[in-house]
Amino acid sequence: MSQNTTYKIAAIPGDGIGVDITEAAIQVLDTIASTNGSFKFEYTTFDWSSKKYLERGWYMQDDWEAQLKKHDAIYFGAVGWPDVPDHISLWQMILPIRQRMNQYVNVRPTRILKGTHPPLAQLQQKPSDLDWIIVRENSEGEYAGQGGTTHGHTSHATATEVAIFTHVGIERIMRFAFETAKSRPRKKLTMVTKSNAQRHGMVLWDKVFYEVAKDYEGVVEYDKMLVDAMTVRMVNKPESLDTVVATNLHADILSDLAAALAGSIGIAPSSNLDPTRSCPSMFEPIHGSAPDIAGKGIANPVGAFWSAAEMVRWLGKGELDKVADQFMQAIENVTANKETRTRDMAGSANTKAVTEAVCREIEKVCKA
Ligand SMILES: NC(=O)c1ccc[n+]([C@@H]2O[C@H](COP(=O)([O-])OP(=O)(O)OC[C@H]3O[C@@H](n4cnc5c(N)ncnc54)[C@H](O)[C@@H]3O)[C@@H](O)[C@H]2O)c1
Ligand SMILES: O=C(O)C[C@@H](O)C(=O)O
Ligand SMILES: [K+]
Ligand SMILES: [Mn+2]
Repeated sequence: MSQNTTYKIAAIPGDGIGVDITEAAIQVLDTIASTNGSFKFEYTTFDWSSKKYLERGWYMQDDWEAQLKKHDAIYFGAVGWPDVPDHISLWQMILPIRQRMNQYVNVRPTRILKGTHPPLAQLQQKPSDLDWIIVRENSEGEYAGQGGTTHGHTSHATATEVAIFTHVGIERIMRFAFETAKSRPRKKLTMVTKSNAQRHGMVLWDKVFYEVAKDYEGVVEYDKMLVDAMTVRMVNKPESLDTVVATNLHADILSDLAAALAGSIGIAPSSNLDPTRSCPSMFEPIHGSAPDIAGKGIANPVGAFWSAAEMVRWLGKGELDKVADQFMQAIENVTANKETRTRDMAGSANTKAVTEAVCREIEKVCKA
């Protein structure tokens, strides 16, 4: 990496606490860049939101793809607001971005950060028992968008929601998951399915998994779980899991459960990746716009910061791993201290105080 590399970031704060946490993420990203000195960020902020949609009738301009492609990465807050049906907001912003930017992988790590209080006694005793990466299929499956409604206004209303599974789509996510498992110390992958009740798409899902597994025989240990039993295993035997691969919907649900087991939905990060790097990848906390706490300045920015750290790692292509690790260290130094935790983590600090504490820690950690 040359000195003074500039990374162009498309910032999309969106709705509710998405706005607060994006602002906080930009503040810490700028702090890490100026402290390090070898790179900087240049942002284009897009005012795409539900509020603007109600005023203008659109979420994103017609040329949104071209606009986003001018950037090295996308930083996203959250979309969705009670005034707009959730399927409209999701399908006019986040889902088209994931699909059209070829972000077919969504990586959702979970571990118990220092000082946090997981609800399970086992994890309170031994936090290291939960250290997972959920690899979410991010382009098809239950989120393919196929289906329709007829006779909508009658008692004969009929609606279909068709899940689409393609060999190509399954194979690429399975390969990514095996590579992720292989890169981790335990080299262990659990595939989640529902091929007992769903006898077509999920059966293909399993078949392709076992085909890809042949290339990792003796390298990655792997097993299969039905999704219902998986929820039980996550709670009762968290230490038995490491890397997990699941469909778009299953992984959406399991990652919220994982976040809760790790102490709060406000901590959990995600990376929507185009592994081919032909389009910008997108980084966002897994939580939504949280209308119940929006505008109060109390949202936990930790999931947003962790996502930002993963963005630094991705942009650096191996050359900023140390910086991303320092960023994570700074975040954990802050979660370790009750004074600088938000309410969802049994503290009383607000978003601003946590953000400033992380900036101070970044300066300390990077200069140490
Ligand atoms: N990727 C996204 O943009 C995304 C993700 C999830 C939900 N949504 C949308 O967000 C809206 C609200 O959805 P929801 O209520 O189901 O989920 P949510 O994640 O917004 O909120 C669920 C609960 O968790 C709390 N919470 C979430 N993030 C928090 C944080 N950072 N700090 C402290 N508390 C936090 C909220 O206050 C709420 O009680 C809906 O419109 C939904 O469609 C968008
Ligand atoms: O269903 C989705 O993908 C939206 C949201 O719940 C998420 O997890 O990003
Ligand atoms: K989000
Ligand atoms: Mn979700």
